[in-house]
Order: sequence, then structure tokens, then C-alpha cells
Amino acid sequence: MSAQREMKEKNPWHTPVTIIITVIGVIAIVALVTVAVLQNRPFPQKYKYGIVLDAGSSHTALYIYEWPAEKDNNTGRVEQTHSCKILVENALAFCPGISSYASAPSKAGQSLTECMQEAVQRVPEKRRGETPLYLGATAGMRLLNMENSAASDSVFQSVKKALQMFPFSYQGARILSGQEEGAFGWVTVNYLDDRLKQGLETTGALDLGGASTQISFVSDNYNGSESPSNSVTFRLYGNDYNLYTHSFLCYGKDQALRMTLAHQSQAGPGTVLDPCFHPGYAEIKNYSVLYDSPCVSDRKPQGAPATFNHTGNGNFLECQKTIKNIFNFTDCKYSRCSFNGVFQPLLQGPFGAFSAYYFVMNFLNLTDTSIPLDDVKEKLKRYCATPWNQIRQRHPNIKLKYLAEYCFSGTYILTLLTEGYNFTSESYSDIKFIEKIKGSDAGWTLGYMLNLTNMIPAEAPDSPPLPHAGYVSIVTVIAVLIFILFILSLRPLWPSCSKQPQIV
Ligand SMILES: O=c1[nH]cnc2c1ncn2[C@@H]1O[C@H](COP(=O)(O)OP(=O)(O)O)[C@@H](O)[C@H]1O
Ligand SMILES: [Ca+2]
Repeated sequence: MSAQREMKEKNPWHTPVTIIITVIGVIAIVALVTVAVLQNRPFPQKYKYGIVLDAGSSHTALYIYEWPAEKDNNTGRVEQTHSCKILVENALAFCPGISSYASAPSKAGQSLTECMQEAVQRVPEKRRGETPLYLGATAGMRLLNMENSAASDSVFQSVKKALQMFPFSYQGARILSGQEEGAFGWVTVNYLDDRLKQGLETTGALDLGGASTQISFVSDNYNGSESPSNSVTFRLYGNDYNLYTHSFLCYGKDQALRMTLAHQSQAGPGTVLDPCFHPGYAEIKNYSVLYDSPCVSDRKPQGAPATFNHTGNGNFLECQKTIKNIFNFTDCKYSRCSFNGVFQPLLQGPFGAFSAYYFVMNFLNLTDTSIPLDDVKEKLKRYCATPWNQIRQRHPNIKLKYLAEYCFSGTYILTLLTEGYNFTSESYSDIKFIEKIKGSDAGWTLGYMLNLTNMIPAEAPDSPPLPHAGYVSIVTVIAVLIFILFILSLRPLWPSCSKQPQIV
């Protein structure tokens, strides 16, 4: 019995202090590991939302964006989760833009109801009140405002009244300037490509609408002084950008078609034989409709009847010649110009071309810009020369208005890019025709919302040197090591084999 007592006294493992230290050590390690596991357990993500209505000249579309609630300030995190195109009741065609409601403004607001109701369903109830809602109108409303500002005001009244009925945080409806439209399109493309936060070389933005078209890019040899009205400066994530941007009002594809047709109709009343439409195409059109736009400076030909015969003869080269008439290449008071006396610095790619650029080139199977420009022209030449009835048979499900205009639109795009903006056979391959980037539509809406919600900081956000999980793991490992060292430091007190008492 006395030997056993002696053994207990000599073996430090059996001293109460050692036992307490060991138990506390084990509890501490278990607690640390538990904290590490709990902290890093995936938890249900909470999102915030933002809604932007793009009131374009040809139609209105609604976009819903979402981002993780706790990371408002990080790039690459805002994504488009839903889009809704405003449709005409019981028709498959897209509804015209809000500017077409000039004579019945109350209907402009009503037309938004369906998409807005969809948005209510898409945004969780408890987030609705804090979800910002913006409406931005572009060139269609710019033209209406120039032509009839009272009508434009009534359309906005109607739209505002309708939007305020919904349970979102309404932030206003307004006309964007051409400069804003171009610059925000550029922000969208570069934000979605993660180029801003990383300070990478940026992508230029080419946006083709129905009533205006925008070109925006950063050029190393441009500091903004030559034509200040074309310059927009941004400081984003600690980087300075000096952006060149220009919006050509009336050079969207619908107004460009109107100008081209008006120019051709000047040749004489009656019939327009149009090289930009397929052979066999024939429609009776109204002069008053054709000339009903501030973009068309020509007047109805003297002594002409109310209507004219619009017929096609499908000739790409002739079409290109006709289109060139709507550009002025002669006057330029700057070191270099695109057209109509507008300054443009040396092109610097790459470029993303979206909206109607994409719709048209995608339909024509011409989005691959690695195909030499001459081959692209050759394909378009063949397409334009194809008889109208064959085109209709091949594409029974495409809206006839679009189908009839693809030859013109394709030719206009190539003319605008090469003659207007001075893209060459080499630099043509710097262009990418894009619809979406990582699931979000390319366009001005996302950039507009990011700007108005201050979601892109001017300075790069400070981030901790280690991510949270790494921090917890390192703390745990260090704690375990300290504990082991402590145990080892008790080693001199450990019982040695030679001193093992003999139990008799
Ligand atoms: O599927 C399509 N095929 C051809 N063109 C399209 C398609 N969807 C939209 N578009 C065209 O894209 C253009 C969009 O312009 P938008 O309405 O944004 O005008 P804006 O930007 O000048 O105000 C219009 O010319 C419209 O006809
Ligand atoms: Ca547009």
C-alpha cells in the first residue's frame, strides 16, 4: 500500500495541477476547433436587389440585379437575375418604346405594369421596400423632348405615377444624356469582365440602338483636352480612367434607315428602288410616317402623293454607297474625326459590340470576327441578293419588320464601323459581338445602377490580409502547437522507467 502511495506521489500525471491543465487544454482545443467549424459553416446567403428600366426608343425592358447583402462594395458581385421585355397585349411583337405614347401618355405608365408585377414576385417581400427602382430613357425620349417637350413631360408624369404604385424604393425616371449612356455601357462591360478592380486594360463599348449609337473607349494618346465634351473621367478602385465617349443621335439603326430612305425618296415621288432590301420586296409606305422624325431634315418631295412604293433590289455595294450619304466625312476641325465633324482619338481595342450590333450580326451568322472582313462583306452581299420570298420561307418565325431590315442593318453596321469609326480589316478582329457577359446583358443599365448606388468605390477597398477561414485555421494550429510545447516542457517531471517502483 505504501509503495502505491509513493508511486502516485512521484508520478506528476497524477498531480491535480497537471490534470487540471490537461483538461483545460483539451477543452480549449475542442472550443477552438468548434468555433472554426461553426464560423465557416455555409449559411443561407442574403441578397439585396436593384431594378432598372431601360426605356429605349424601340421597347422598354426591366432588369433585376442582386448582390450578397454584406458585400455591397465588392466588384464582380452584382448579377442580373431576371429581365422582362414589355410586350404588346395579345401580340408577339415587342411593345414600342415609351416615346411612342406621346399622343396617349397615360398608356405609357400602364404598359409597364406586367413587368413590374413580375418584379414584385421576384424580389423577396422583406427586401422590396429597400430595393431601388430607376427608369432611364434614351434616344427615343431625347428626340420626343426635342420635338415636343410637353408630350415628353406627360409621358414621364404617367410613368412616374405608375412606378410609384409599386412597393419599391422609387428613385426617379429621367432621360440619360448620350454621354451617360455611352459611359455606363463601358462601365457595365468592364465591371462584368472584372477589369476595373484588377486594373486591367479596359474594353471599349459599342452600343447600337434604334435611335442613337454610342462608342466609348480608353485611348492612351487621348487626355481629353482636344474635345472636352467627349471626355468622361472616372476614379474606380484606385485607378483613373480618361474615357472617350460619343453618342450619335439619329444614328441608331431605325433612324439611320429612315434617313437613308428619306435621302433616296428625294430622287422623285412614287417609287423607291432600294438596294438595301431584298429583290422582290415591295411595300406601300407613307411619306408622312417616313418624315415624322427630327432626324430627317429632308422634306417630302414636291407634288408627291401620300404614299410611295418601297421596293428592293438587293445590292450590297449599292446599299453601302447609299448609306454613306447620311455621313459627312468632309468637315473636321480636330486632328482626327469619325464623321459629322466629331472628334475621335485613335481606336484602341478590344471592343465589345452589343444590343442591335449583336442581334443583327447573330442573325446573319457573322459574329465571328476572326473571319476576314472581305469574307464578311461577301457573305452579306449574297444574303442581300437573296429573293425576299426565299428569306421569308427560311425564317417563318422571325418578325417580318426585323427580317426585312437585316440586309440594311448588316450593311449599316459594317459601314458605321469601317467608314464611320475607321475600323480596318486588321482592327475589325478586335471587335467581339456580345449579348451577355457572365449571364448579365451588356448595356448601360448595370453601370447606371452601380454608379447611382455608389457600388464602385473610388479607392480600392482595404481587405484583411487573410480570409476569415484561413485566420481561424491558423489560430487553431498555433494553439495546438503551444499546448503540445507546454506538455513537452513538463517532460522532466515525467516518471522514468528506472524509477518505476516495484509492486510487490
Ligand atoms: O431580335 C432583334 N433583331 C433585330 N433587332 C432587334 C432585335 N431586338 C431588338 N432589336 C433592335 O435593337 C435596337 C434597340 O434599340 P433601343 O430600343 O435600345 O433604342 P435606343 O437605345 O436608341 O433608345 C432597336 O433598333 C431594335 O429594333
Ligand atoms: Ca438602347
